[in-house]
Amino acid sequence: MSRLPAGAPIVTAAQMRAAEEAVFAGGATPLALMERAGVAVARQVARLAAGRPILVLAGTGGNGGDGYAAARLLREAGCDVRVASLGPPTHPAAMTMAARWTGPTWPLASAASAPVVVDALLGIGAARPFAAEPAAALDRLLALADLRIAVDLPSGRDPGTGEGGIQADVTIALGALKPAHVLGDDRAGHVLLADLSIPLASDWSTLSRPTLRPPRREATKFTRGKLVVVGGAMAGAGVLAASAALHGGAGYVILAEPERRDGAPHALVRRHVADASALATLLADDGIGAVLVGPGLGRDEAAQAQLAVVLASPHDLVIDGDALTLLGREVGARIGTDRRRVFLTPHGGEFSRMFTGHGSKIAATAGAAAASGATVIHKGPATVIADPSGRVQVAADASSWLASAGTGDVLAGLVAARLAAGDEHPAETAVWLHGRAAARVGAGLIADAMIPALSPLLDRPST
Ligand SMILES: NC(=O)C1=CN([C@@H]2O[C@H](COP(=O)(O)OP(=O)(O)OC[C@H]3O[C@@H](n4cnc5c(N)ncnc54)[C@H](O)[C@@H]3O)[C@@H](O)[C@H]2O)[C@H](O)CC1
Ligand SMILES: [K+]
Repeated sequence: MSRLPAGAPIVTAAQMRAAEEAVFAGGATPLALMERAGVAVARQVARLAAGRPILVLAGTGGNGGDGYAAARLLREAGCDVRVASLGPPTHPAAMTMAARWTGPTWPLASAASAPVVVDALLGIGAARPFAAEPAAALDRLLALADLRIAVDLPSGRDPGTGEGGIQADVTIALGALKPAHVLGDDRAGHVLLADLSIPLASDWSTLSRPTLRPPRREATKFTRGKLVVVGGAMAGAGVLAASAALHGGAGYVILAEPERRDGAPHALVRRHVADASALATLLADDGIGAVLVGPGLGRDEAAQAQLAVVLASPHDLVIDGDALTLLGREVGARIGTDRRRVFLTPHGGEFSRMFTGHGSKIAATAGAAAASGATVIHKGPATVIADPSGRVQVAADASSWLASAGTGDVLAGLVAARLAAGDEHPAETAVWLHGRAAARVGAGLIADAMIPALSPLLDRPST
């Protein structure tokens, strides 16, 4: 997935249509808006085609209208352009745009391909799969192209979920990003956002760059964030999480472990906690800023008992890994969000053990946050962060090398560090740091290598 613009609104197809209606109510005509779309598409296509012949595939609705408008503008600019038409337009503005196109036009089935194919068949109005004949023609035309540029959405892609659709190399999102630009597989290719000056309000956006500040002059190691990481059977997971927390800005990190263990990093304060009552004693400390439970915890009786002690404590919590599975469907009832802030960091499997999500990953995660009262960080190729107020941020451009053991422990440690340190948006900052650290490590990433990559990001937040 491409580097998407930070903090850009994400709207549903229904919100996009409502925003367009508001623009029409303000006096703009549908034809004028379509012309703006055509201008934006033509500008990008001309740049990307770099003189190569262009074939525009035009559908019957608004998306096709954008295609006819772009074809005319490209031709006026001197490009070699042909149109392959799915049929006569039915959308009123598209009819006008088709009439204004006077260049060569072929039926889709008999058109020859071109090095650059612009897919303007279906946008947010895709209603059903293509019939067999256009589907075969489309396959043939796309297979012969060197560059496939989708207008608004790859045709056939569900705008709400990002499922299906043709494979594009570049997608020009019109007016705003839709869920299909940030969710699903990489069939949208490199996503470019074309601003059509349509005012939009949305609770959903791509992840914003966080504000990172150095510790205050008067800070102490405790005021910078005192964090307890509850370790378990798998020692490495706790160490990874605690190390990430130290490098992610926490001032004092205690790793509570069921066995006496030693080793780096030596800045880590290791406490032997033989049983649940020893953990309860450790947690009876008002100075603790946050507790992380879950990485490497295990799912046995001892783990259950540790989790119960953590939940009985008054502290802000980050709950990850095995602890999420132990909570399952009871998560909302047990975590006590009426008296503290709670952050859940599930991957897809853990999410479905806790919540019966409906709709897209964004909608399901927003629903889970509202139902549980926690901020839910739903990990995956697109990480969706939803807080209980309905605010959602999506990080969709993380390295696919993050699909590797231990990277979740690093993220959980980072969320916990930011929470303990009083960051107003611990989840967003942590996900951003995690993604940038992965990008710095690059190909072949292992979770351990992310840890030294974190500290430079705190120092130079713009890199
Ligand atoms: N976002 C903006 O600001 C602007 C977007 N524009 C473009 O308009 C489309 C939405 O137009 P709409 O007519 O509502 O939908 P579509 O063109 O995506 O498709 C509807 C069209 O296609 C037919 N159809 C549906 N499914 C199929 C199918 N499987 N096979 C064949 N035909 C199908 C349906 O019957 C309709 O005729 C948006 O995405 C933008 O590209 C505007 O230009 C204004 C600015
Ligand atoms: K399209």
